[in-house]
Parts: sequence; C-alpha cells; structure tokens
Amino acid sequence: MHNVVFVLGPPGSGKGTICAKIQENLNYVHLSAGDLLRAERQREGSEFGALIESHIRNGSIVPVEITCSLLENAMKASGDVKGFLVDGFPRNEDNLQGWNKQMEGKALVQFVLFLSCPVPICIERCLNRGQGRTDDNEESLKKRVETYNHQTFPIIEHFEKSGLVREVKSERSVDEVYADVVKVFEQDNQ
Ligand SMILES: Nc1ncnc2c1ncn2[C@@H]1O[C@H](COP(=O)(O)OP(=O)(O)O)[C@@H](O)[C@H]1O
Ligand SMILES: O=c1ccn([C@@H]2O[C@H](COP(=O)(O)OP(=O)(O)O)[C@@H](O)[C@H]2O)c(=O)[nH]1
Ligand SMILES: [Mg+2]
Repeated sequence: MHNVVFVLGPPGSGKGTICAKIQENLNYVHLSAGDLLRAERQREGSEFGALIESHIRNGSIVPVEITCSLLENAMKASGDVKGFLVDGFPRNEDNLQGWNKQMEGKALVQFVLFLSCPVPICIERCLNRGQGRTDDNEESLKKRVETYNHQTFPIIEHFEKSGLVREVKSERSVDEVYADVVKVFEQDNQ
C-alpha cells in the first residue's frame, strides 16, 4: 500500500519547490504529475504527446487514464519508500474518480497539503519562473487560474469535508513556508 500526500494549490503557489525540500529532508518521493506529463509529451513514440501539449497550453486537465497510469508506474518504479508526494493532482472530479477506481487498495491518502497563495503573486511567480514552459504566459495562466478556481478548488473542498486538508499560506518566503510544512508532517506522523 503506497502512502500518499496530495500537494495542491494554484499555479505558482510553490508546490514543486516545497515538494523538492520535503523529498530532500523527509524521505518522501516527489512525483510531479505535471513533470510526468511533460516527460510523456516528449517521449519518442508517445501516442499522447499532442493531446498533453494541447491541454497544457490550454490550462485544461489531461484525462485521468493517462495521468494516473504515469503516477502508478512511477510509484511502482520507486520500490519501497516511506511515501509519495503527488504534486499537482487530482485537479478535477475526473481525476478524483479515476484515482479512486485505479488506486483502490493500492494507495492510502494520508492528507492533502494545500498551499494557498493570492493569485497575483502566483501569476508573478510563474511569469518569472524562467523554465521555458509553454504555459507560463499571460494567456495560459488566465485559463489555468480559471481551471484551478472552478475545477481544482472544489477537490480541495471535497477533502476538507473529511478533515484531510492541511493548509499552509505560501505567499511568505520559502523558508517560512517550509518550516510550517515540516510541522504538518511532524503532526501527521505522531
Ligand atoms: N515562497 C516562495 N517565495 C517566492 N518565490 C517562490 C516561493 N515558492 C516558489 N517560488 C518560485 O515561484 C515559482 C513557482 O514555484 P513552483 O514551485 O514551480 O510552483 P508550482 O509548482 O505550485 O507551480 C518558481 O520560480 C519558484 O522558484
Ligand atoms: O494531474 C495533472 C497535472 C497537470 N496537468 C496539466 O499540466 C499543467 C501544468 O501542471 P503543473 O502542476 O506542472 O503546473 P504548476 O501548478 O506546477 O504551475 C496543468 O495546467 C495541466 O494542463 C494535468 O492535466 N493533470
Ligand atoms: Mg509545479
């Protein structure tokens, strides 16, 4: 049974940055759904490349069959680890239903780490991210924020109903955010 922590929050809220620090210090394996999709997009012979690229540019969500298989394969390849940080997934109802169906009996969600951050700060961070992404531009960001507000935030609210959400405000410095994130993991592992 894989231990899983979902890491959710608006684009630019710092999910990837914080997950990298957790992986380094707390012995969890960081799986960025976005990174897995970008790798699949580039993979020689992938039948999903064009579909993935159009969703990424459009800020819409790739069908869960593709994303969940990439995540499950990555977990299997990681062997026996303390747990997985599933970064940037589930992003909508289709993702949630697909995860529940495909991962039933195989994964246990410990909690959801929700990095909350005002949208203007998030947009500024993405525009300055400098990773040459095809979706870090005004047009795509507008759609990504729309998708987050209308499709992803309801998923956070769904988990909130089961008391599984741990919110950390992430407009502060990385060190301040990370210090609070460590406390969340310490409290959960008691
Ligand atoms: N707490 C923070 N303060 C300032 N900049 C940050 C902070 N966290 C992340 N960043 C920067 O903002 C950008 C987006 O961070 P990232 O971790 O990629 O966010 P996400 O994965 O949520 O989109 C990156 O350039 C990152 O270096
Ligand atoms: O489970 C996922 C994760 C990402 N994406 C797509 O990949 C893009 C970038 O996701 P990522 O998490 O890398 O963006 P971030 O929030 O880190 O800026 C999203 O806007 C979606 O188009 C998706 O369809 N399903
Ligand atoms: Mg990210």
